[in-house]
Amino acid sequence: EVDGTRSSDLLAQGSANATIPGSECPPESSCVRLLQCPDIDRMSIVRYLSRPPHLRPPSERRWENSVWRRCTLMNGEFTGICCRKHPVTDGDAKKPSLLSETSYHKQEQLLRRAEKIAFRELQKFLANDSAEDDASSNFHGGLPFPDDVLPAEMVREGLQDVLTWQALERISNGTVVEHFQRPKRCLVGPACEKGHSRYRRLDGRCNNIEPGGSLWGAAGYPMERLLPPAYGDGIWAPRIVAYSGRYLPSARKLSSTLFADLHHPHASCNVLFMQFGQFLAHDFSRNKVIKTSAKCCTEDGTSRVKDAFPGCMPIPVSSGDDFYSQHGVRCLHFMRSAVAPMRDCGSVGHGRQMSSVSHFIDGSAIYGTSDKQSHDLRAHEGGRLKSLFHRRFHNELPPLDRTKDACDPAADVCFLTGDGRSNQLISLVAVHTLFLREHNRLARELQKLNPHWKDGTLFQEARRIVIAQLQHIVYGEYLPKVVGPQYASLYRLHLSAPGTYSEFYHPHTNPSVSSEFTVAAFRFGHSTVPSKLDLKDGPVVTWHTFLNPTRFRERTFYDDLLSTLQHQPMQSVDELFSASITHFLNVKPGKEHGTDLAAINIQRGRDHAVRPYNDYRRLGGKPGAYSFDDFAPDVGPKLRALYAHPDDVDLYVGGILEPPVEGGVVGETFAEMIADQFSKFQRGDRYFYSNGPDSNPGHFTLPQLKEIQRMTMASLICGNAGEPHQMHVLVDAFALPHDNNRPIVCTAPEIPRLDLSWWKD
Ligand code: HEM
Ligand SMILES: [Ca+2]
Repeated sequence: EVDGTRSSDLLAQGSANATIPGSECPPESSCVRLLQCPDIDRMSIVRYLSRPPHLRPPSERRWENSVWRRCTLMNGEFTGICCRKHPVTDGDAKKPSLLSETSYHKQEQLLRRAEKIAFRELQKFLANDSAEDDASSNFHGGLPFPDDVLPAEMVREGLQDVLTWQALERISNGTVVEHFQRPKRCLVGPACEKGHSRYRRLDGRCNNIEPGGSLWGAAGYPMERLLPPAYGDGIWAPRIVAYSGRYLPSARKLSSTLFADLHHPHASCNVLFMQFGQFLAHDFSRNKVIKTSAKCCTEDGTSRVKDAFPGCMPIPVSSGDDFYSQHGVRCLHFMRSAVAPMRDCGSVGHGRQMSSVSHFIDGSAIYGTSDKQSHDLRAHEGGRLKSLFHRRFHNELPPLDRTKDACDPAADVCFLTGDGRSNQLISLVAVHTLFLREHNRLARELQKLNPHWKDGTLFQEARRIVIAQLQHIVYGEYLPKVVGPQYASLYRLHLSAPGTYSEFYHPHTNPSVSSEFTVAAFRFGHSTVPSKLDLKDGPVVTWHTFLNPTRFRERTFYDDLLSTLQHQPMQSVDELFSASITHFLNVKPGKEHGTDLAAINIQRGRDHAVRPYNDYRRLGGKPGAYSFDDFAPDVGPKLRALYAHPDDVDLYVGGILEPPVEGGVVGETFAEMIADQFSKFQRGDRYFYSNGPDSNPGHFTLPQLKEIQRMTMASLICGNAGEPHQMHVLVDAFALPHDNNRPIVCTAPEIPRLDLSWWKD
């Protein structure tokens, strides 16, 4: 192993000699972090940085100042790169065409042959496919949830495309794939009305109306990449081989060796912070898997199914496993994420996973992502959403979901919301209930003020205010606690001043989530899940509440739970994970074990061919680990025993093991990736609540905006409490109580309330 001097890396944080004096950015470019420059070959920089400084090729050293012109951010504390403000549009097929080497006719022939091979491969599996309804069942495969948005044909087409690509590579001995263009199947976005729609669409389309941008961030649109994927075959084979050529360690082996279940409460954040994070995660991302009902492991879990469905990638469990061995389990189910059909001309020939919910922070977990879903959720009266309403209890809850297997068979009730995952955890149902109540509360108030408004207007106006409050809470209260003040300023994740419009919108910013962000960085939350919820009448083991929200029928349960969530500390982000999620995730009826979410996260990273941890450290301008000694002293030796080389460490593993940044809960690599993504959610959203009339066709008036900017999580909780005279709230609702954050009664004047009179026509 080579010992590099870590501090002298290019783009290193805080390094005094990182900038050449007088080298600030040329006109038409601005200084940004490397992750935010779409126009540059980030991978070549990362590759260069992966060599210790004295081994970097001199021929490439000249790039350091010409191609990658460095600049400083935050008074020299961080280094950035000069990036063109208006990037040259990508995908303009500047790649060399195959036509120069092979005739067009030959190219067509090869393609047709490859398509046939792929089709046969696929048929083989479809023939074995049971007629079982795929849109059901949390329990057959154990995971994940039914999905209603992306049609099965699209998934099949995506699968067929990658299989074709793989066949093409085989029959042309790998010479073709990189340059192959298939223009006849370009994915064409819908024509969007130029800027006139006052309300955002449910599916997220037409948020961007620039040419080629109408599908950015839309449900079903492929995820972006911070770095190119590390597919085993460059196309879709998962990343399973280590730097040394040997297999990477099993994801379960990593989870069981590195992660333990110990109590490590966070010093300042409460469980509501954890719970809000999951709710938010479900708003912006949902990995569509290829098939929900297929089985990858035998029923008894002792082995993998032979000739299983092509997306099966079960996780091997060793016979000496410290938990699963006692149940004889040697195989944990895992189905790969679906990939988008390759109709996107700009896309290269490799799998791109898709999100089946809109990527924007737009309340899609409340309202659904399709017209059909939203239609089913709406009351079609007074702009309200359907609900269960107990007048005596003053207890409004989401409507019941009667779909078979939507919850645990033991559950007496199960709720229907805009997102199929809402019954996962009892406290997640609470956050859904909160937003449902807020929507209906607003719709009722607006109706009183404007009796002439019809159902549709009331619905859309209430929705617009709910989304605005959600975004305001995310950027004002939640995110700064996740990434800490330094990364929040580095990525300019600020709010606009009260009563003033922001002009965050930047039409060249693609708001879509990246694979790396959804499969690794934002799953930091899994480490924050507590083993028990300290309910008023005694603690309950977390996994006992999975897919079973029955207790919501109790009169004061909702109020009591919200109080618990605020007073109980969440767990810290570290190598500790509750057994509720590493042993008992989605226990099937009659079984004494579930599955391991930490292992799934690692496996999901390999399924998406996310690159190893070190590459993302370098992308974030931090030195990579050249040796296992560069990791913390307690984890270095363990990692050495598991991985052959520091460049093999999975992103999720490396990221979760980093100590938290100052004032935040995650380590620097995840902080950088999360800050980057939320900056894109903000800059790439034309409808961002504080954007003014210059960009936002659904902007608020200045007095309305000022009202929304006063709102807090505490306001929402109090505005929707069952018993506001008895309910107490913390003004800083995501923080534990302390001297300056004492519980106060909801009716107290300190709790801001939304003055809707500004919405009177
Ligand atoms: C008890 C609490 C939780 C449970 C049981 C849970 C469970 C799950 C499951 C089963 C998946 C799908 C895994 C896969 O197949 O790849 C998932 C995905 C995810 N979770 Fe959690 N989760 C919890 C809390 C959280 C929290 C607190 C956060 C963030 C703060 C979070 C963020 C995510 C993200 C970003 C994904 C990826 C979503 C996607 O794109 O599909 N989760 N979680
Ligand atoms: Ca969304």
